[in-house]
Amino acid sequence: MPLVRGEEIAVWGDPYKANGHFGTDEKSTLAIAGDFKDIPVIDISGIFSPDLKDRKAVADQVRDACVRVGFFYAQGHGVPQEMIDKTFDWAERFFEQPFEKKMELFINNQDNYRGYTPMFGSGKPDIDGLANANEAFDWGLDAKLNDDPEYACSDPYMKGSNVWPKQLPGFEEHLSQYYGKVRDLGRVMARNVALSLGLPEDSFDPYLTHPGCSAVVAHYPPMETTSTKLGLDPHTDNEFLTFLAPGKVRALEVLNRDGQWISAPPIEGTYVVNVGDQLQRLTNNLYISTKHRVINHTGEERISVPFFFSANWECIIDPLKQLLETDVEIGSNHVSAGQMYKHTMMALHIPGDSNPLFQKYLKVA
Ligand SMILES: O=C(O)CCC(=O)C(=O)O
Ligand SMILES: [Fe+2]
Repeated sequence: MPLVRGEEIAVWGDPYKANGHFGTDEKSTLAIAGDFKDIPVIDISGIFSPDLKDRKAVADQVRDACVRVGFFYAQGHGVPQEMIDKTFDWAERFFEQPFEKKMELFINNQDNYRGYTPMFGSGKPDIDGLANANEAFDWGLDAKLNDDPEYACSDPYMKGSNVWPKQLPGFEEHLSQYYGKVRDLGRVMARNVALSLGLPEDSFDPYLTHPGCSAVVAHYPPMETTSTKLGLDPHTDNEFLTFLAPGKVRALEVLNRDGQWISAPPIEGTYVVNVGDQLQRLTNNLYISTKHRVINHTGEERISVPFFFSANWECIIDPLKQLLETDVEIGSNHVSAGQMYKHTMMALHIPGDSNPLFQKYLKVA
């Protein structure tokens, strides 16, 4: 059954517990999970090599990062810097628009959660009723961005198209190109992840024929250092892997097992890559989907561009049998990638429905 608005849903920031397996409360049983004080930097250029030895050399580092940290910086990713820079330029141009213009694309009016999230309009509200200190624009898989001729974009949870600002010609074209490029990278990286797990490199290919990826350009204004307001609440990402272009301003922090928030400042020319809940679950908690948050105390405006690389929406995200040592009971409440995504987005965007600041922009169905 498709989820309906208003249905009892998870609270953003809490892991989605529909089958009791997602999120950070159920950590890997490995003693080293969360044992880090800094985030490893990996030159991933070997993933593109025809030589297995090169691919394996990357995979060994990827495995260590994924079991211990859940995050790594990826150098040598192959996405042209110029393309990334242009994405940031478009983001700035989008956010410069008047509020009313941006609200024409209000994300809470789209059943598939595409479009504009206003400042303080997502996350868990503080006592002042305001939530995350960021504004964002979301886009992702739809019929136009689908590259699988066999797929009809018919997921029951995630139907619909992207919404684009018509007054910014070139925006859709560039963001669509960027989407295709990072999706390609995701597919190659997923092969390396399979190798890192000791599996045939094409093990995830059937999960990724029409991956339900989404991407975001986000604006995090600086907060007073005396303010406790977060840019983004602590959370884990929902998908398989996240490829974050972090921009130039330090604000991302990652939680280690000692409860310390470890800063993940931008490193030029790298993506911050992290394990999402899907990959944690597929690996039966061997790879960890680590909690992180955004807090901008730098005094500078910040743009960041996360790309959420997801399995096909209809895929049921259960542990891979090849990774289970014995016939482990994996529960009976199996959820699909599309269902997880819709659930997460509904929970994240509750303030857009409930805060009087935004309610007048809601279109009554
Ligand atoms: O902007 C960042 O540094 C991270 C954003 C993030 O964690 C997210 O959008 O899920
Ligand atoms: Fe995140």
